[in-house]
Amino acid sequence: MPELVFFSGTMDCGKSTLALQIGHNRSARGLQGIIFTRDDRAGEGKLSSRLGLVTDAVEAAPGLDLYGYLVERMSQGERVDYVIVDEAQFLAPEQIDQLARVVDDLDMDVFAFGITTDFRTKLFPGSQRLIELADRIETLQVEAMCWCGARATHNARTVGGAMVVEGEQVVVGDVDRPAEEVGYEVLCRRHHRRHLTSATARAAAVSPDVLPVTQP
Ligand SMILES: Nc1ncnc2c1ncn2[C@@H]1O[C@H](COP(=O)(O)OP(=O)(O)O)[C@@H](O)[C@H]1O
Ligand SMILES: Cc1cn([C@H]2C[C@H](O)[C@@H](COP(=O)(O)O)O2)c(=O)[nH]c1=O
Repeated sequence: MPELVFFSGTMDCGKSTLALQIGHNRSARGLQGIIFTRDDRAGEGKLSSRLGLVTDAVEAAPGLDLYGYLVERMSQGERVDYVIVDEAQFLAPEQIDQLARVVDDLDMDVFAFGITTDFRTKLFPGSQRLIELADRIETLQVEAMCWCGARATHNARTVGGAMVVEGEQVVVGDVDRPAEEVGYEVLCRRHHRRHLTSATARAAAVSPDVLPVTQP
């Protein structure tokens, strides 16, 4: 039975890499897929992994009917066996409904990849709809790690290395950005709750306030 599968995890846990691997393995067996993405860091119509691989994709722009798009391509004689969607958190809920219809009415697997929650720990609307509709939700096996060594479960947005909790839900960006830029860092829940990034933890460790008092 074809399935709608949601592969989820924090930023930087290997989702795009897995998306590329699934596409590669299927095309090596003669299957033909369509890859959708939205707002990839590498630019419009690209699916990129931090391991350096990048492939062309269809930009799932707001308002694009994904079901209609596939039907159109198939009615032009193209064979489509499966669908991959990266950065699925950015899709509108209606577009996720269209993906479910692709599985049910066009009988093909849809593999969606994305982060579940934003920098304020709130679900992205696209991810919420995927959790509601997916046949299966898979958590990625390569765990990203918090600076403390615990498993990272949350995404923090940083400015100058410090965690921020105000701002637009969508700001395309990356981990390991220079300190002065808006960036992201994955944290365990404990340190996300305390707004303690690696930079602020380091600063606190060398702050005179927390240095042991030396006897004169
Ligand atoms: N230089 C490197 N050597 C080995 N693995 C790397 C390197 N750089 C990144 N990675 C791996 O790639 C992962 C990020 O992959 P990516 O598919 O871009 O993540 P996501 O799409 O989940 O944000 C990292 O968690 C790490 O496991
Ligand atoms: C937490 C969070 C992330 N984003 C953006 C930042 C990146 O462009 C993508 C995630 O990509 P990845 O391949 O999973 O690293 O999402 C955002 O816009 N808002 C957020 O709150």
